Amino acid sequence: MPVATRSQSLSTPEPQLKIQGSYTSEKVCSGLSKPSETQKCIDSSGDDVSFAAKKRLDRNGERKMPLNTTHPSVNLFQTRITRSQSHSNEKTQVFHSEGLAIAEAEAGANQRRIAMEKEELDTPFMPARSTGLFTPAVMGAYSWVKRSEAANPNAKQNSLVTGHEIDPSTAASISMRARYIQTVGPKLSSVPEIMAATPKTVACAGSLRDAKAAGLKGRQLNDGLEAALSDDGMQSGRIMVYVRLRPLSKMEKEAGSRSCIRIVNKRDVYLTEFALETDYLRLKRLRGRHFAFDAAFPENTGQQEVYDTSTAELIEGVMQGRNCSVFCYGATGAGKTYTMLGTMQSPGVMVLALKDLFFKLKQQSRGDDYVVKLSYLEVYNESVRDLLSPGRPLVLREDSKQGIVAAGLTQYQAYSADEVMILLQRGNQNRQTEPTRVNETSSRSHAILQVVAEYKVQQEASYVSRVGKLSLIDLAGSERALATDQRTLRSLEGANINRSLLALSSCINALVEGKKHIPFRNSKLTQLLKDSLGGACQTAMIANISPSNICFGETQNTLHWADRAKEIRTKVSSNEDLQIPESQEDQTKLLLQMQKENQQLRFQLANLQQKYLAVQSASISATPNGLDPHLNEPPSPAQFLSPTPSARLSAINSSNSKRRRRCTQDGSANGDTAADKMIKELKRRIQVMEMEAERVQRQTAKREENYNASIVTLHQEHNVQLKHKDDFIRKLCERITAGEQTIPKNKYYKSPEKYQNLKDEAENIRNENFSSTVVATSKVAKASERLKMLASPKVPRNTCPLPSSKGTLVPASEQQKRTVRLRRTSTLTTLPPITPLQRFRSPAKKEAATGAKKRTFWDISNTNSPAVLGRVRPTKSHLSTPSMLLQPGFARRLSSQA
Ligand SMILES: Nc1ncnc2c1ncn2[C@@H]1O[C@H](COP(=O)(O)OP(=O)(O)OP(=O)(O)O)[C@@H](O)[C@H]1O
Repeated sequence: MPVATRSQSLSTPEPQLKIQGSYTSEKVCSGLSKPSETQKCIDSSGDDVSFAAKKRLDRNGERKMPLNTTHPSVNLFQTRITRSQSHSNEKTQVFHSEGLAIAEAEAGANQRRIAMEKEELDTPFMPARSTGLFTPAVMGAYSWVKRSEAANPNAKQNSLVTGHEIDPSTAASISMRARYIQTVGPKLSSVPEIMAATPKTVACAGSLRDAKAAGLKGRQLNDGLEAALSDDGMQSGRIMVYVRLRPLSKMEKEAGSRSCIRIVNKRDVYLTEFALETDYLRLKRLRGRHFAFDAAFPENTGQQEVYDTSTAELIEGVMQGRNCSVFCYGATGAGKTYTMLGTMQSPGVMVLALKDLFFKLKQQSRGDDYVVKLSYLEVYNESVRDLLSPGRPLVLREDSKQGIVAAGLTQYQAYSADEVMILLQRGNQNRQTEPTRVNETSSRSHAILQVVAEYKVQQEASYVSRVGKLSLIDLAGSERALATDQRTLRSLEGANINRSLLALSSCINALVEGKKHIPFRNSKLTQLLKDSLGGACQTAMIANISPSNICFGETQNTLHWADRAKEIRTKVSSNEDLQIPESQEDQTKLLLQMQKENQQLRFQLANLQQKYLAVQSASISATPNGLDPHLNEPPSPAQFLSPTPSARLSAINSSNSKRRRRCTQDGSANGDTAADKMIKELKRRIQVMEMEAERVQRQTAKREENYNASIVTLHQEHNVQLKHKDDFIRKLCERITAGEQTIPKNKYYKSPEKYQNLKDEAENIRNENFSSTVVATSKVAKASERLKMLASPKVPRNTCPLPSSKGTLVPASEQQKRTVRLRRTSTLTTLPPITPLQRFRSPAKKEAATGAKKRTFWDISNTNSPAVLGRVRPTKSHLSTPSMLLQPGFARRLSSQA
C-alpha cells in the first residue's frame, strides 16, 4: 500500500493538500500529472478532498498551467484593476489640478478626430462598412451626409439641411463617437466600479448611452432631411435646446457645495453626483448622466455669446415674416431672469434681441416704413395681467388668425430700441418679484414679452409687406416647498408655479409622444405657449442650471425636460406675404380687387351656410333621429353647388330617398332582429309621446278650471257692481221725481244752481259706473280670450274643450249640448248668453243697424237695467209724463228757451 510520504502546501486560494500515495509532489504541483485513482488527497484538517483536487488538477492539466501560478485571466484582471486604479488616481489628480487644460486637450483631440473621421468617411468607408466596423448610427449619419449633399450640392462644406443647418463635421463627430463607443464601451462596462471612480470614467459610462443617443440622432437627422425634402411649403423643424450653466453663488460656496456639472465641447453636459468620502454605502452607487444639446454654455459664457448662438437666428426668422419664440426654463435661482433680462452692465437676450431687431429693420425695410408693436404680460397665480398698463386680470381667447390672445392687452408702438427699453423697464417694475431663501430677486410669475414687427421689404420690382412675431418668455422657476421655505402667499405662488410647469411638462410629453390631444388648456401658461410649442413657430429653449451639488435633483429634472423638448417638432412657416405695388393707381386697383374678392367670399359663405341648414333640416325631417347614423348623411357638395334650384331640390330628395332605401336595405340585410328592434324603439317612443301628451292635457285642464273659477268670481263682482249702480240710479230718479213734484215747473228757472248740482251728481254716478263696468267687462273678455287660446291649439278640428271636462276631449256637438244644460241648471255659474261687453254695446249696434237715432247712456241703462225696469214701481209721472231729464235734447231746449 503506498503511504503518503510528503504533503504539499498550495498557495492561496488553494487549501493545503496531503497527497496519499506514490504521486510526486512536483508533478502534482506543476499540474502536469494527475494523481492516480488509488491516491487520496487529504487537506490540512484531515478531510478527503480527492475529488475536488482531481477536478482542479484535471482543469490545470488540460490547460497545461502550473498549479501554483494564477490563471492568466485573473492575472489580466488584476493588472487591469491596478492599471485602472493608478490611471484613475492619476487622472483624478490631473483633473483636479489641470481640469481646464484637459478639457482643451480633449477639445483639440476631438477636432483632430473629427478631421480624421471626415477623411475616413470620404474614402475608405465602404471596406470599413463591409467589415462591420460601423454601428447603425454611423451608417445612418453617413447616409444622411450623402443624401444631404445630394440634396444641396453647394452646401457640401457648410450646411446640409435647410431647416437646421448641421454641418458634416457634426454628423462625422456623431458617427466617430458611436464607433469609438462600440469598440471601447464593452470593456469599460465590465469594470463599472472603476469607471465610476472619476468624472472621466463617468463620462465614459455616459458615452455608452451616447452611442444610443447617436443612433437616435442619426434617425432624427434622417427624419429632418426627409421632412426638408418633402415639398409642402412648410419647413418642419424641432425646438432648439440650449443649456446655460451659471457660476457657483457666494452662498453656495460658503455652504461648501461642489460643482456636479461638466460641459465638454460646448454641447455635452455631464452630470455627476458626488458622494461624501465617509458615505461608504453610496460610494459604489454613484449616479451620473450625460446629455447632449444643440449648445451648452459653461459658467464663464458671456451674454452676447448666448444671444448669438440661441436667439440671433430667430431675429432672422422674424425678418422672414415668421413667428419665433425663445423661453428660459429651469429651477428657481438657476439664472433665467439673468439670461433673459440681464443687468445694466450685461444686458440679456430680451434687450439684445430688440436692439438687433431694430438694427435689421432699419437695414432691410423700405426707409423707415416699419412698425414695432410691443406688449408685455405676466401669468401670476393663474391670472393674466398686463404689465404695461396694470389693471384687471385679462381673459384669454382663441383667435383663428392670431392663436391665443389676451383680450384687452395693450399694445404700444415703438420706433426705436430706446423706446422699447423704457417700456421694458416699466413692465419689469410691475412684475411680481419677491425674495426667497434661494433667490433674493425671485420672479413669482411667468413673463411674456411679445414683439410684432410689421415692415416692407423690396422684392424684385415690388415691395412685400411682412409681419413677424417674436415672443420672449421668462418662466418662473420650479421650486421645492422646502427650498423656498415660505408659507402663505409664497407657498401659494410656488404651488401655482409648479402646477403650471407640470402642465408644461405634460404638454411636452404629449407632443414628444405624438399624441392627438395636447393638454394646452390645463394652465394659462401652456395656453399662451401653445403656438411656441405646437404651432407654426421657430422656437428656442434655454435651460438654466445651477452647478451646485445641492441642487442636483432640480438640475437633473431640468436637463431631463430639456432633453425631452429636443424631440418636439414644430412647423415653421412664413406669415403670408402681400405684394404691394408701387404706384397709387395700382394700389387702388389691388384694394378694389381685394374688396371684390372679399365680397364674393362672403356671398359664398352665406350660400354654403344656407345649404348646410337646408341639408340639416331635410335630414331631420326625413328620418327618426338617432336610429341610424348613416341616415343623416347629407347629399354631396357637388350636387348642392349646382346652379339651378330644381337640381338642388332633387339633390335633397334623392338623398332622402337614398336614406330611406338604405334604411329598408339595412332592415332586410340584418333580418328580423333589426326590424324588431326598430319597431320596439318606435313603440317606446310612441309610449313616451303619449305620456307627454297626457301630462300636457292634465295641465291644460287644471288651468281651464282655474280660469273658469276666476271668470265666475268676476261675473259675481260685476253683478254686484251693476246692482249698486241700479240702486244709485233708482235713488237718483226718485229724488229727481220728488224734486219735480215739489218744485213747480217755473221754479227751475229760479234755482238753477240746485238743478246744476243735481245734474253734476248724476254725471258723476254715470262716469263711475261706466269705468267700473268697462274694467270688469274687459277683465271678463280677456279671461275668456285666454281660455279660448289655451284650449284651441291642442284640440283637433272636430272637438273642443269643455271647462268641466277635466282634460278630456269632447265633440263640438256634445259640447254645445252640455253648455245649454249648464245654462239652464246653474244660475250663478252660468255664463251669460251675451258677454257684458256685448250687453253694453249691442243695443247701440242694433239701433245703428236699424237706422234709429243714437241713444244716450241713460237710455241704454234704462233699457237694459232689469233693476230699473223690474224693481222700481213706475210712478204716474214716470209713465204719463216722462222725466224731462231723461228726454234727449232737454238741455238744448232749456237753453234755447232761456
Ligand atoms: N450666468 C450668470 N452669471 C453671473 N451671475 C448669474 C448668472 N446667472 C444667474 N446669476 C445670478 O444668480 C442669481 C439668480 O439668478 P436669477 O434671478 O436670474 O434666477 P431665476 O432663475 O430667474 O430665479 P427665479 O426663478 O427665482 O426668478 C442672480 O443674482 C443672478 O445675478
